[in-house]
Amino acid sequence: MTDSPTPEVHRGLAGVVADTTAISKVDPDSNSLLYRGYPVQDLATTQPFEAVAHLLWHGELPTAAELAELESLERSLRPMDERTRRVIDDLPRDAHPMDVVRTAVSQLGGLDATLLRDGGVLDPELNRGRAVYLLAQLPGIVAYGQRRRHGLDPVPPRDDLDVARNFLWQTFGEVPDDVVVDAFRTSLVLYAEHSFNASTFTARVVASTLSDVYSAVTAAVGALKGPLHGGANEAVMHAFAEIGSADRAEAWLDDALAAKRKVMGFGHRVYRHGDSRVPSMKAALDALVEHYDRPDLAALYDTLEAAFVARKGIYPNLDYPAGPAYHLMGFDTETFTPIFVAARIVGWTAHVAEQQAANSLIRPLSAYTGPERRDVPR
Ligand SMILES: CC(=O)SCCNC(=O)CCNC(=O)[C@H](O)C(C)(C)COP(=O)(O)OP(=O)(O)OC[C@H]1O[C@@H](n2cnc3c(N)ncnc32)[C@H](O)[C@@H]1OP(=O)(O)O
Ligand SMILES: O=C([O-])CC(=O)C(=O)O
Repeated sequence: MTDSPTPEVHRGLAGVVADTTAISKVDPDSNSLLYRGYPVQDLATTQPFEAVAHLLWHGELPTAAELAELESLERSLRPMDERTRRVIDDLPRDAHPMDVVRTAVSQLGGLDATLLRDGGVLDPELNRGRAVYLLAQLPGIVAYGQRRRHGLDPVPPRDDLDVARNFLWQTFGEVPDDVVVDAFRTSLVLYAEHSFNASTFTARVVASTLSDVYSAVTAAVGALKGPLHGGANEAVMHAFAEIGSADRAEAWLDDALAAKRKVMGFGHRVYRHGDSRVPSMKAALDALVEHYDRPDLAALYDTLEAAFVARKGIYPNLDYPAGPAYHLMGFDTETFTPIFVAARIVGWTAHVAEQQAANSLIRPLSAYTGPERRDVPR
């Protein structure tokens, strides 16, 4: 049996509208991204990450009391369970940090006994709590994922710091200058949500089977890892390391294009004239370049961008400025995509809740191209 023949095949689901969403609007024509109606650029420069999380989860920016309540709950949920640490420690020290994060999220699901309650998987109240729990847990997991690669113990969380500051504290054991914190917070807000991208869609597919939120997020982490999606921020920095300096960028690009290699950090399935988030992230990167006095990095960035746009007419996406920004902050290149996870957890959990609230099993058709019916040889 084949699926019914379909009149038209949409490879990669390109151009297909799979469902409605009220969480964010990506508009390639006006080159804009709205979170629940608010331009992301404005949120990135004015709002704490926690407020953006509340907005994406609940539809409105929090009142002062709601923000205080979320902050207090989130901070109380930060400490890592010893059993989670043991699962992480069982992985090889050089395991990719994305594998560490994926394994840890799966472990959190196994430890959540409320999933076993009658109706516990789909209970909206429990799922709201799980979203806050994942938001609270991920920075410590990502931070430890980097530290253990260097043979360092985890740094316990601090409950006097917001998410962005505590994330940096748990990674480096110190809170950097405000210019660094601001750039990092900006990146978290920009990475938090982007409609039906591959990882979010993955999470929705899993949720649509009435599976639990940890399973949806574990699968989403797997989808984000690939270099055509979140893994591109890591790949950008590998390319920068390969190129070395601005004067070598054009020759490197010629070789890459001649070999038909994709240049990571450029291009987008939806945006055709540049990613709406890039100007905000580039401004954050510029501030870091000045702070760390690294005009050489800025020159390499600008030269490669100008050369690629001139040759291909394809613009950078958010991963292009985010990669070098995280590098300047001191993150290992392999930690870049896990940071994306710790931000996108907000979008993923918002979409899982939206899917659960009006569920329809996600199961597209395929056009069969194998052999027609034939008899098994006897
Ligand atoms: C936060 C994010 O996840 S943003 C995305 C991060 N991913 C990357 O940066 C990876 C590099 N970029 C890409 O691979 C692509 O631009 C994608 C996958 C993001 C989107 O691509 P799609 O819409 O599927 O377009 P597709 O990959 O078919 O590209 C169309 C054409 O542009 C070319 N192209 C697109 N992006 C690039 C690139 N980064 N480098 C070189 N060529 C590119 C393709 O080779 C193709 O050319 P062709 O028609 O001559 O074969
Ligand atoms: O929307 C996409 O396809 C990829 C992307 O930019 C994101 O997930 O932030």
